[in-house]
Amino acid sequence: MSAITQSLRESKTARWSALAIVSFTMLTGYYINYVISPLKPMLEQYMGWDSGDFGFWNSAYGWFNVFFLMLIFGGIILDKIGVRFTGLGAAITMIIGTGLQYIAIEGVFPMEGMIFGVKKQIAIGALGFGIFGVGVEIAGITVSKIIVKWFKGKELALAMGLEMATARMGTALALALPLPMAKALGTGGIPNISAPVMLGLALLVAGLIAFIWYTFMDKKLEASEGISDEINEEDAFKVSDIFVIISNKGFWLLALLCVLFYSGIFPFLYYATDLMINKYAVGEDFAGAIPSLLPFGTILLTPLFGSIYDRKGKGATIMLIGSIMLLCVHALFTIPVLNHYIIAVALIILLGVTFSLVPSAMWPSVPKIIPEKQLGTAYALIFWVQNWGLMGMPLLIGLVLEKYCITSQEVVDGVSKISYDYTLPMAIFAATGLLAIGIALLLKAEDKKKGYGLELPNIQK
Ligand SMILES: N[C@@H](Cc1c[nH]cn1)C(=O)NCC(=O)O
Repeated sequence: MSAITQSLRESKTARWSALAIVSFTMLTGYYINYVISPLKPMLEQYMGWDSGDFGFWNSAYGWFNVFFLMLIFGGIILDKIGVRFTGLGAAITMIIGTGLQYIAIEGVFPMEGMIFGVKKQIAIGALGFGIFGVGVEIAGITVSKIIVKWFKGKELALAMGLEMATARMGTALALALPLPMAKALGTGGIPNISAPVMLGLALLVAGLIAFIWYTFMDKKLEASEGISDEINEEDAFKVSDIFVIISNKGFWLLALLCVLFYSGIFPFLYYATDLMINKYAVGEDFAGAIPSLLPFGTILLTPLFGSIYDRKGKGATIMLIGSIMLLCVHALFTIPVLNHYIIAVALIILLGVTFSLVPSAMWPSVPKIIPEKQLGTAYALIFWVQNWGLMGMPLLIGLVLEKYCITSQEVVDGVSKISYDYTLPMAIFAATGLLAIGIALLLKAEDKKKGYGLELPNIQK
């Protein structure tokens, strides 16, 4: 008779350590995600970019995920081959993509001229950001699956909240650091715009090393549960499972809520520093510090709300409240007379609460709707839907700014300065909140009908 061994997930030290390691890898990715956001005014002044170029570069994030279905392939690979192979591949992809972005911004080779009608620098950098987008998204679904693997039936929402909180430290760093860093490392009054990207490359390499470390823990976990590297026939993911997932109404409501909610947050962050400068007249050096309060707020609140969901339930209600708050905050950003920077600070803090509420309930709700063997693909499909918004929204806002919102354009000492009115872009962001409320209400009703248990606690007594 074989001895009954305890799963490694029963060890608190092991599962929280595993969480810390993979969360660090995500932090490094989230830094690169926003590293050029605070640099928008500098890129316009010193590299001749316009808002269209900036929107094009940021929209590239979703190109390969959306059109080449890279995220969905990533999810299938994740369910078929496992977290170790997929996570390593994702970490390496992030490094390759960021390498290309660095080459473009640093101008490692001459960047004059056009490629398919797009400035060469923008085309190469956007290609890099697109490749990075594949890596970071697949890393995201891999880490979600890793967390379910270690925390199912335990502190699942708290663990997911802590992972997001850690990752958002990367976002906060990316919003607050690049502008002063580029200025401090510049020479002769010319900022060093590529330095913050180089820092990100170094961080990504550290993230890859951390993930390699995690693969050893993952092997130990499987050994402790008597699982070999082979996925057994019965449990194996089948491509036909995709049809099972997409015929589930609850899945679609969650995916739609995801794309609407996140379209009001992540693309907003790309423009938030510029909004602070143009609407609230905040100086360039501090403009990134205000939006960086948003991820800082989520660092405490996402785990807190996650823990409430774990113990008390009310996941669907939490998502509804978050959606209502998203609408209110963006609507207040829209009002032209509310242009004191204190109001901007207060709204960003409120947006931080919103940005903690919805994710803390959304991601731990997926395993309540979809079985574990299909989870990688389900997360991938949700992120795929989300990527349409992450791709389309920056492009839309960039074009709207360029076409309808320029209020003045001047050249001082050979440096061009463009000013924008952000009323219309903020109204577009507010619309995402309004639509999200409708979907959150439908999800709540569907949960009642189908009994997914979104209002029930995650911890099984
Ligand atoms: N799509 C992922 C990862 C991501 C981060 N920034 C842009 N995409 C995601 O949404 N993860 C959940 C989260 O709340 O960060």
